[in-house]
Amino acid sequence: MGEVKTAIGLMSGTSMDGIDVALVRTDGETFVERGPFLGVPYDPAFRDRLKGTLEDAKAIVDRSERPASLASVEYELTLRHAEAVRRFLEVNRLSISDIDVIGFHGQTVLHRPDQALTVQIGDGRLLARETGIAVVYDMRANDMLHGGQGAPLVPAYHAALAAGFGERRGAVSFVNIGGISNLTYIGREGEIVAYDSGPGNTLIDQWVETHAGIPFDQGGMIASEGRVVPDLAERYLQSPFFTDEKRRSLDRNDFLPPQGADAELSDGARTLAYVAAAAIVKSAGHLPELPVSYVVCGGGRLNRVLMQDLRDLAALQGATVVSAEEAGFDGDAMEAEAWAYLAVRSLAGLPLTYPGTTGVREPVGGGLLIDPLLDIARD
Ligand SMILES: Nc1ncnc2c1ncn2[C@@H]1O[C@H](COP(=O)(O)OP(=O)(O)OP(=O)(O)O)[C@@H](O)[C@H]1O
Ligand SMILES: CC(=O)N[C@H]1[C@@H]2OC[C@@H](O2)[C@@H](O)[C@@H]1O[C@H](C)C(=O)O
Repeated sequence: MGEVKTAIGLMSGTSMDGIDVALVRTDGETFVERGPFLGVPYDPAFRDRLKGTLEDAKAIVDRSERPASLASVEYELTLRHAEAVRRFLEVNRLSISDIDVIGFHGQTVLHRPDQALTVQIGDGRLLARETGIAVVYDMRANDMLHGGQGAPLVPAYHAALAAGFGERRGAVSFVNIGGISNLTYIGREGEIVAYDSGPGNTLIDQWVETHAGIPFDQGGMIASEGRVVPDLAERYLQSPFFTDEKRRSLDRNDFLPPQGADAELSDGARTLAYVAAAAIVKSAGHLPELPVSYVVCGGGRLNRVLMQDLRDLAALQGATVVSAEEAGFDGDAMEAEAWAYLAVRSLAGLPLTYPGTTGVREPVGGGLLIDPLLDIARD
């Protein structure tokens, strides 16, 4: 076993709903001890500012550019992450000396894998100074430099969790249904295949926000009153994304929400929940073999309509669907835990991504390390 470190992972995902904070003790390999989790939601005003950065980010050509609102939002986002860490430490009666490293994702504001361009705002140096803890950040860039899609990165962590499953009857898949969904296949011999599997909650969120003024369809309540509009569903599911030879990673804006005329409120929510479920099963057709079970994490597992659709579609392939909690995990904490795990791998010089996960040419490491002591000494 390698050296066990205590790491905090920080994730602000595509849904832009808040900061997830999780603690993991790990050697970056098979030893994983999951610790506490804290979700710190954004207030609506900051969420709107964050969403505004997506428009401004479209002008970026070089990933170091911070046009228009980006510099000020990056600064505020980083301070909010520092505050989230302080609150997490306080609630869990921990001190900074208990933590070896923070894995900092930041906020993706632009992702164009075809141009090898991915931009996460979040200032690692400022976070290290504010918290007094070493920070590993910018973990996607090196993958892209080596021909990878820059996402998903969580699969290495899924594989570490699956190593604890023991004897299995077949392949298992982890599915993260966040703003976008992604899929990790772990074969019986531990082989990993992973990719983004399609739109997740973002389309649903955008739909109910525009037509009902609410940020998400809690529990799938709105969807439960509607019916699937087949033409609308097919419009999404016929996308070349699902049939192209190559698995591509997605930008939040790759799939756009329906127009108001496309459906009534509840039919739209129902259809988009179905699309999220069907996208996963359709994308699973590119796996080496169909999994016998899907373990679902991310906020989408709380949408009952989406989950029932996924269960029904998976059953047609003889597969079962369980929530992360049913498998013994925390479906809200998974991505933040993964960023903690990846930070420890980064410190140990271990690969973060593999040809089977991002299409990278060979297994590569990644991440930039800021040690607050060295950084302050240099100033
Ligand atoms: N109780 C709930 N009922 C239905 N949907 C929910 C519920 N809670 C959260 N969600 C959905 O989950 C989304 C957040 O999911 P999550 O935090 O997994 O996404 P993310 O991490 O931001 O995205 P990604 O994984 O793409 O980076 C919300 O935007 C909402 O659509
Ligand atoms: C560029 C980017 O931020 N991609 C996210 C997004 O959200 C879900 C899906 O698309 C996934 O591939 C990725 O995040 C997860 C945490 C990952 O890299 O594994």
